[in-house]
Amino acid sequence: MPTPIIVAKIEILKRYKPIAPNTHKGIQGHALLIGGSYGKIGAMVLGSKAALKTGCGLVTVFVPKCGYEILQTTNPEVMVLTDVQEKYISKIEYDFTPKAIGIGSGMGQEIITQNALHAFLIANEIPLVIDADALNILSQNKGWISILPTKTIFTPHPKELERLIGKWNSNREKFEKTIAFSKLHQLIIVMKDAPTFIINGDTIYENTTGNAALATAGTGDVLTGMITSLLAQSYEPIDAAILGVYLHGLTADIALPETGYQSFIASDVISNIGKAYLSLG
Ligand SMILES: NC(=O)C1=CN([C@@H]2O[C@H](COP(=O)(O)OP(=O)(O)OC[C@H]3O[C@@H](n4cnc5c(N)ncnc54)[C@H](OP(=O)(O)O)[C@@H]3O)[C@@H](O)[C@H]2O)[C@@H](O)CC1
Ligand SMILES: Nc1ncnc2c1ncn2[C@@H]1O[C@H](COP(=O)(O)OP(=O)(O)O)[C@@H](O)[C@H]1O
Ligand SMILES: [Mg+2]
Repeated sequence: MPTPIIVAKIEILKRYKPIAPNTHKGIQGHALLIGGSYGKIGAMVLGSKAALKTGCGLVTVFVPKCGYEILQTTNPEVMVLTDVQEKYISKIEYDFTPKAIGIGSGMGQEIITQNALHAFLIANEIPLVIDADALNILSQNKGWISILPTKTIFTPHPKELERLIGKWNSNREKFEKTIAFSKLHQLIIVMKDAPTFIINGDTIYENTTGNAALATAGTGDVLTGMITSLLAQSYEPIDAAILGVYLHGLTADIALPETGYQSFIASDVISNIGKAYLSLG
């Protein structure tokens, strides 16, 4: 197994691009987040707010109709497009060209949603982050993985990873299988765990930020918004994954003295992204 590259501040500063004084929201990039279903619109509320707070200029969400008022009320900075269906996504349509797309958080796995994902993947050429139910749907339809743009970023937690690559009998086998999967499909795999590893073919990165405060609902949905935002800001996919995971963990390290482990929630990741950036200098 290759020795992991340790991702500490020095590795991040090689990749981090400070904001140009004369930038504008168009230059900062437009992220599209697709997902949500009845009862899980919160995943999109969290992801879209995280995307804005990570610095892209514009964020649009595509959600089932039941998400419209929720998003417009909770996140007035976010633009909202809705599916024709009330409770789940059935046909993904939008009339602009986003710089990056994140798909899957809270999306559910209805058959009609699976078909909508397939049609979307066939038509799409824009850099992608794939999370949660979009990963689960791909696990059940492995042939669709070959349609993805190269360097698409997958963000599985351990169970989602197992659904994709099958069971492993040792830590070593987990890495071997994930590396083989990454190479076969030319994907970047964010192996979310404690700590999180990022696999890019034979190269393994080990993140150094984060703590058990992150073991709470919605922190993965937030991470998807953050990485999609960085992709929309023209970071290379591997840099978006590395920087996104680092900043996400850093928010929990910064917040811990005030929140403790138990009271930290996904919204606290979002409210500490600013301090995480400031700590980069
Ligand atoms: N507010 C909202 O709208 C929210 C919406 N959400 C949305 O809900 C959808 C379902 O997502 P999900 O991850 O809860 O379900 P699923 O894929 O079945 O995984 C659970 C299984 O995985 C395992 N497991 C997980 N982590 C592990 C770890 N670190 N290490 C080891 N095992 C781990 C866990 O194990 P066990 O509990 O058995 O120990 C269990 O078996 C998805 O669309 C998501 O975006 C959520 O984000 C919540 C907030
Ligand atoms: N004990 C822990 N230490 C560090 N990070 C953790 C810990 N538990 C969870 N995390 C992080 O929290 C996030 C959880 O993601 P996920 O399971 O997809 O949550 P959700 O789907 O509820 O949003 C991942 O980034 C994971 O690495
Ligand atoms: Mg998740």
